[in-house]
Amino acid sequence: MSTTSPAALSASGLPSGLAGLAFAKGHGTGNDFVLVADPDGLRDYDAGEVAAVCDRHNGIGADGFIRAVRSEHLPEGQALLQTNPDAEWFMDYRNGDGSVSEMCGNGVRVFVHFLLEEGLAQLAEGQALPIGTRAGLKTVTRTENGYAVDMGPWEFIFPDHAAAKAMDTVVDAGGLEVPRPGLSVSMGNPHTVVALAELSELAATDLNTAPSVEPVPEDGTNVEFVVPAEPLVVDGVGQLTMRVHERGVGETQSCGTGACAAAAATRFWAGAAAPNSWSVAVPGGVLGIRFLTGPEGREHVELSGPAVLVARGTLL
Ligand SMILES: N[C@@H](CCC[C@H](N)C(=O)O)C(=O)O
Repeated sequence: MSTTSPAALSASGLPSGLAGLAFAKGHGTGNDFVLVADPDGLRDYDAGEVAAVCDRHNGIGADGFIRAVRSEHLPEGQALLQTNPDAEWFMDYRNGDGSVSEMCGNGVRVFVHFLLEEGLAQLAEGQALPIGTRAGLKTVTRTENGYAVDMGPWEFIFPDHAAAKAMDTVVDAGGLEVPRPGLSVSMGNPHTVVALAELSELAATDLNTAPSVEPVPEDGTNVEFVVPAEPLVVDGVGQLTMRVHERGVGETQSCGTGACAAAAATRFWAGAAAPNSWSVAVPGGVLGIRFLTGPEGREHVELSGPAVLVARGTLL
């Protein structure tokens, strides 16, 4: 006999502790989020609560859940404040299944938009706001059409694979005729990128179940399938089409960190002549990627794209 009692539910069927919770719903290129403001860090949400809210049939429905909390109220935020005293706000990010993720590139743009719309921060076009995340500080600049995020440096997860130019990671998914080589890249969160030759192969790839990846990075992985355009570069900009299976979610319409990883991997494969600017078409829109030199002299990735709020509400 079980000794744990099931969570009490309200009449809505959601955990009763969530009744009355004010939320907003937003998205960045179709990657959608439920956002809640908790400036004073009064209320954390457990995995069951997050999964219930993100459930597309019985909840609000979302790929991710974002809590806006002042950095001083989280241990990870307090650590960041030591070196970045201006990072007032922290993006506490959960995947739709309730698991914690280090970072979300679409999410951080929507997060800043949410802060502005809630009156929790001010940002004129061209100005930047430092945001704390579990993958470190991300600086978000308001642009004419949305937001540009300095995502920091990217890294190979298995540097020895990359050094040998060997494709030692093998990825398989339904719909692929044979398993494919992949390259695992960290954007603070883990990604494995697979290049396909044809858009028809991309369309035929079954992402209803998680692709198998071997070796799988220690913390699991998001998986991106990309088709480089032919010609690859148009007006100095590399062109990719991408679908993604997100860790802790499933297939989503877009993934910002995934688009960064996809551009980094394709640029690595393309060699010295590859451009620094990329356009990544995802089912939910188009994201822009640039490789720039960061203030400390390392290569950084900049992600740009829109951020939209579509609704506000209260859980019953
Ligand atoms: N959609 C996000 C990434 C969200 C986290 C991811 N599922 C993970 O577990 O790492 C993005 O836009 O970057």
